[in-house]
Amino acid sequence: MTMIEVRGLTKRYGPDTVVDDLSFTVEAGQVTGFLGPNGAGKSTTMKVILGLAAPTSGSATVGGRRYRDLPVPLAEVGALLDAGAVHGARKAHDHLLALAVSNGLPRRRVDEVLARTGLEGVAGKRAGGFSLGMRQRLGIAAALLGDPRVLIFDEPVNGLDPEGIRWIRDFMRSLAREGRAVLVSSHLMSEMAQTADHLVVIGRGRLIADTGVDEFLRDRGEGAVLVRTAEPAAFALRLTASGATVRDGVESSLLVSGLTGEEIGRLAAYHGIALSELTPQRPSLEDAFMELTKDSVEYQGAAA
Ligand SMILES: Nc1ncnc2c1ncn2[C@@H]1O[C@H](COP(=O)(O)OP(=O)(O)OP(=O)(O)O)[C@@H](O)[C@H]1O
Repeated sequence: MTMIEVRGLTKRYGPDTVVDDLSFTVEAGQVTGFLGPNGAGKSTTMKVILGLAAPTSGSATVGGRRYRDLPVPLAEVGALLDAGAVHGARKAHDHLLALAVSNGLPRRRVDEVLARTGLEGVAGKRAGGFSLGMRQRLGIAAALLGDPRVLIFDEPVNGLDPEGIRWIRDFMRSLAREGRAVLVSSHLMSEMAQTADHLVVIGRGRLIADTGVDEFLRDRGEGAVLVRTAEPAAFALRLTASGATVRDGVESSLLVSGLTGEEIGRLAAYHGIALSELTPQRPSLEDAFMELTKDSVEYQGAAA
């Protein structure tokens, strides 16, 4: 089910077109990674979805309605944009209670979201003394107050330690498993490979790719297979004769393209050649992303 729909969205600041005729959807039950180099327009797009910036043209809707038309916004969409935005002198519990009361949400939600984010033990402590990881949790607790079906996180793992990153990753996955739509921006492609089901990639405010994570890697994979054998030269001849392209890899391994791992294995068995390794090479998401966005990055470099 489509929960967020961005259609023909353009946002200009003075002469700068920051978001340029952008269209994509965010579906329920999935984590959608929103990727792009710095300045690509991710935060601006999220702000428009959340009614914090007005579109120059086009639209962004949550559950079919513009943010400002939602009767109880926090019950539809929760967001974590900037974890530093919590008033430092306020206690975690009081911060959440103030939000709940001012938004007409039941008070019991405060304890529920504190428990869900593992903050019960520090509910009475002032947020000013929280570590970045705890502030992120508090921000996520606030986003969950209205039990929304849609969640938006802007660079939630920025600056976190590995444990904090893992916690956020698992948390986003659990939110998606509950059927919620999760949109998360990041410039950490490797992180998205482990977290997202779907990717929306933008550069210079324009859509570059809108695809499943697996599909994204498969389409951009070279399909090369790393092969190790005690007889590399002899096997290379057999491979070439079977139509494969063979390059030298590290430590006298072979990088073979044009045949699948299974075909290579069968060919080796047929010729009685023992293999000590047969590993399909997948490009990292990082590599695929750099390749995909290099034009928009170069453009920005030239403009600067
Ligand atoms: N209020 C504003 N007024 C003028 N320009 C703005 C405003 N907000 C953002 N911009 C510009 O719009 C461009 C896109 O910014 P945005 O923050 O949306 O990108 P981003 O993809 O989130 O990048 P980052 O990962 O660096 O946060 C940038 O060049 C930024 O300077």
